[in-house]
Amino acid sequence: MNRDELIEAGLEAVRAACKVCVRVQADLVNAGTLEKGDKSPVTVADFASQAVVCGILAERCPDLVVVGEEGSEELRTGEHRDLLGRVAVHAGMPAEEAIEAIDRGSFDPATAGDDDPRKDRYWALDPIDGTKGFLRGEQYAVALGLIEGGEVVGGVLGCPNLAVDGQDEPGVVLVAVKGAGAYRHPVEGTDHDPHHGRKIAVSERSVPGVLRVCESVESGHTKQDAAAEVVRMLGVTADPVRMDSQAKYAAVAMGVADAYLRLPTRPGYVERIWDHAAGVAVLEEAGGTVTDVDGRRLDFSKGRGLDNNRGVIATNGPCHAEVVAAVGRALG
Ligand SMILES: Nc1ncnc2c1ncn2[C@@H]1O[C@H](COP(=O)(O)OS(=O)(=O)O)[C@@H](OP(=O)(O)O)[C@H]1O
Ligand SMILES: [Mg+2]
Ligand SMILES: [Mg+2]
Ligand SMILES: [Mg+2]
Repeated sequence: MNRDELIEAGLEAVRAACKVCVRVQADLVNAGTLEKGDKSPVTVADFASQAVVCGILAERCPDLVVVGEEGSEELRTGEHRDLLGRVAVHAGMPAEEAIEAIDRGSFDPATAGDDDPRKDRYWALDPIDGTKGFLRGEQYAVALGLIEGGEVVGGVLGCPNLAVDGQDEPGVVLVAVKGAGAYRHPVEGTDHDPHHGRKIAVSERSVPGVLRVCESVESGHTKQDAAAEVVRMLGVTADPVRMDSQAKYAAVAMGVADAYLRLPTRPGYVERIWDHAAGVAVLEEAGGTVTDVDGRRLDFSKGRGLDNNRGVIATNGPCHAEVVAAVGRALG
């Protein structure tokens, strides 16, 4: 299968998973459990989303394996029968099938043998990125990246709660194939041709003082005080806008933000490839630039983690060098 065909399958899979997530999130709101900090409903959605994406990809492109965030270990123990049952209902498949689909996501390129052909091309999947945002009823993303020869060559980024100009209802799926641009599609829809959407592009802002910067809601995921210093150095008066998940990449890719800062909170934290692959694909094809805090390209060839990088800086491009320099000064 060529890249276009793979991304077409990916769009179908991410759309199906987004619909599952929307339903679970609506149930949470109705049940009033959102604020209780109860992680189990989120777990249901994470597992169901991974089962749906992996199930569709197994049918459409059986040769490709998936590097997914979730695994079925927890579901296979007897004490979680109830959880497994709910996952199966939401995924719309028998329990055994859901487990099998989820475990298609357990591939680890770093431990596969040198001559294992599955290492050449695989998916990176975050079935729900921004689980905390999902719990709060705010932003989250279903993120699927395509990696070939250790490089991101395409991606699908579903953001069911992201408001989009000119659209009455929130929700968008951004799609990119390397070299062919980035497009936005509605979450609903049956035409999965990646190029049939509306072309998206980053902003052209380069004057530092007017940059619109975004960052994680969770202070454990990014050094918010350092980011506040960065925007001050750039001459921006507003603090960074906080937003959960890879919806931040989407905001920069669609030109409604200019930079996304993810500054390491502690030495040694290794970013996961599924937290960035889809976002990087979409943003780069929309004209943007992504590096780590030291200005290095993200290295997706190391397995499940971005072992050679620390933090992430994603921008529209024109402001990148200036933002990287300010981050360097703020981190000391
Ligand atoms: N210490 C640390 N540093 C950086 N990143 C971390 C850290 N711990 C977790 N994670 C990952 O953050 C992912 C969520 O991304 P965001 O911070 O953008 O969203 S949110 O504010 O948590 O909603 C989140 O992805 P999900 O688990 O899919 O939600 C984690 O993989
Ligand atoms: Mg994530
Ligand atoms: Mg996740
Ligand atoms: Mg997680």
